[in-house]
Amino acid sequence: QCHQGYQHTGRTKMSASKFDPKDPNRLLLAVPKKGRMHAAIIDMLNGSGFDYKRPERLDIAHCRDLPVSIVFLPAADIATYVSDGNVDLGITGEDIVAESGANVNVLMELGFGKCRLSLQAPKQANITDAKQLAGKRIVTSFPALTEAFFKKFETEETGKTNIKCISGSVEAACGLGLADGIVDLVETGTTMRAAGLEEISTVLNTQCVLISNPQSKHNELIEIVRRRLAGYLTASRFVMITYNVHRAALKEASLITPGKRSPSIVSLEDSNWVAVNALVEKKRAAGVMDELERIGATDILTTQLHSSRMGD
Ligand SMILES: Nc1ncnc2c1ncn2[C@@H]1O[C@H](COP(=O)(O)OP(=O)(O)OP(=O)(O)O)[C@@H](O)[C@H]1O
Ligand SMILES: O=P(O)(O)OC[C@H]1O[C@H](OP(=O)(O)OP(=O)(O)O)[C@H](O)[C@@H]1O
Repeated sequence: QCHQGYQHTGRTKMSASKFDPKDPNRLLLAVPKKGRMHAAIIDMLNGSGFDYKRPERLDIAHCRDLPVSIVFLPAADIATYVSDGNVDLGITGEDIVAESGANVNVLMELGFGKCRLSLQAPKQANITDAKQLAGKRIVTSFPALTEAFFKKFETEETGKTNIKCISGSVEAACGLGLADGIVDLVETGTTMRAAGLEEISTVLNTQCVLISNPQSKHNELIEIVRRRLAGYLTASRFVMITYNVHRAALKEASLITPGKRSPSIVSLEDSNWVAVNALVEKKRAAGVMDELERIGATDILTTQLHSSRMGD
């Protein structure tokens, strides 16, 4: 792993910006340059309105609307870059933060990149408890977390667990006779099952997080970035529902769509009717529409939100 400071070249050609790309005081935000989290993070940055263009083959892009530069780095190194102060902010997995032991502030869970780090063993070994693997051979890409996990099960009798670190294809280790168990990430479980393994215990649940260097001098900008991302994430979780309802059913309607704080109610020409606007969680929207129809609401529409600022 490379832990050296990031050299800000400022050589990138960009279109007009009110912020100087050569300014060494720009906030640096590190994001994975490829891999599983990359696409979701890029969608989030674009959806949050970060105005940047990554020049082909360059690993830095300067935002035009904020004194922020986005640095594209391997996901596994981001926590260390942030804790060492080479960059101010980073987006990576909680598993990577925990494994690196990095001293960073976790500012926000991002709700994607969800999976779990699990202890797995061959199905035919019939292992039912993690204790049974203490002192045995474990292969993983997460040696620090694995060591901490097994510490609590080790006794004089079991001795120290033999933990071997490899960088990929961990699931093949038991089949090759190299391990009695593995500690690896599981999302759908497809890889685990295909390798004839079963889950014995969860070591850590993980998702993408926004992290910051506790000593960064960019506190105000960090808060601007955090709020932009939070606004986008909230907007992508909710839809705006709009409908007309008879005043007699308004109380019931307000219980169905209480909104985040309260629904907005607008009078209509026909004084017996009102128009209602409220935020509804996307995953509940269809059910809410059914309920509103049932109480006689009409003209029920949902509208997608692009971004938001709603407070915490
Ligand atoms: N199903 C998954 N399997 C592995 N990692 C996942 C999964 N879902 C989310 N992640 C997150 O992605 C991180 C791995 O990303 P990373 O970019 O290092 O590797 P990758 O996606 O396997 O890509 P590559 O192997 O090409 O580098 C994990 O540490 C975890 O936080
Ligand atoms: O539960 P699933 O949905 O099958 O996903 C989990 C698998 O994905 C990752 O491997 P990846 O494909 O990134 O390759 P790697 O073995 O090189 O890390 C991880 O290490 C698991 O093996």
